[in-house]
Amino acid sequence: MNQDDLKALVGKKAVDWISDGMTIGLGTGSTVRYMVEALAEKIKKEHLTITGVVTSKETANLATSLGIPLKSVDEIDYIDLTIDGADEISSDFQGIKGGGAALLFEKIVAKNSKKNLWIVDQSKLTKDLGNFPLPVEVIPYGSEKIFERFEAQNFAPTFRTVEDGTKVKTDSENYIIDLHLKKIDDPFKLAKYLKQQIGVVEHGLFLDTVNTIIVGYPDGPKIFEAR
Ligand SMILES: O=C(CO)[C@H](O)[C@H](O)COP(=O)(O)O
Repeated sequence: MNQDDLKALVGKKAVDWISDGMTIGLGTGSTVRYMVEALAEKIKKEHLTITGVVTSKETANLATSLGIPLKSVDEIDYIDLTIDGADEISSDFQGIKGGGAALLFEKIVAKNSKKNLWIVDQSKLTKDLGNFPLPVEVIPYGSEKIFERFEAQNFAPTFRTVEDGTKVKTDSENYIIDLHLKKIDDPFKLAKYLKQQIGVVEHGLFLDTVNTIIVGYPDGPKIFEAR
């Protein structure tokens, strides 16, 4: 089984957590894509009434194309369950997200959810966070100054770019600066520092957020309860 097979495995498994009448947060990424496709099938087969709340234009386009009814987070009271991917999950269930540049909406949706379920292949599990570059979403104005500040902190920042070198723009028209930290000793301290920087919109540290994780292994999915 390759990594994509493992993503498909957990994506399909995740819809077992969804039942009639629920409002579901729909994450972003290649693993979530499998879940959204499986959800559309389940809705049709079991005649379910489900409302989706998306975390990106990418997922909105996919869900709409599959006929899943959507609402904005501002139109609903709360989200029953959000299912999302992750880039790294530490042994104490903290996470890095934002590899797909959707961290801002992902965090807003996660924070308005009663329960958060992450679906990952086994490669996403690590002892400590930081091997995956930590995404930080910044407004374009003043972003060079923030970049210099991150350099001075030895955060090894890089602007995320597309192939031709232009800076990636998020759904909210912001930039992403990736911090190549290798190992984050104190994610809570770093999160606090980042939130204090003027011009930083959000960062990819998702701390004390996830409740349940489905991990894809070649011999099947395994479920971990975080808290
Ligand atoms: O945080 C994310 C997007 O911003 C994704 O959930 C994360 O990057 C995992 O993606 P994939 O399932 O494609 O590996």
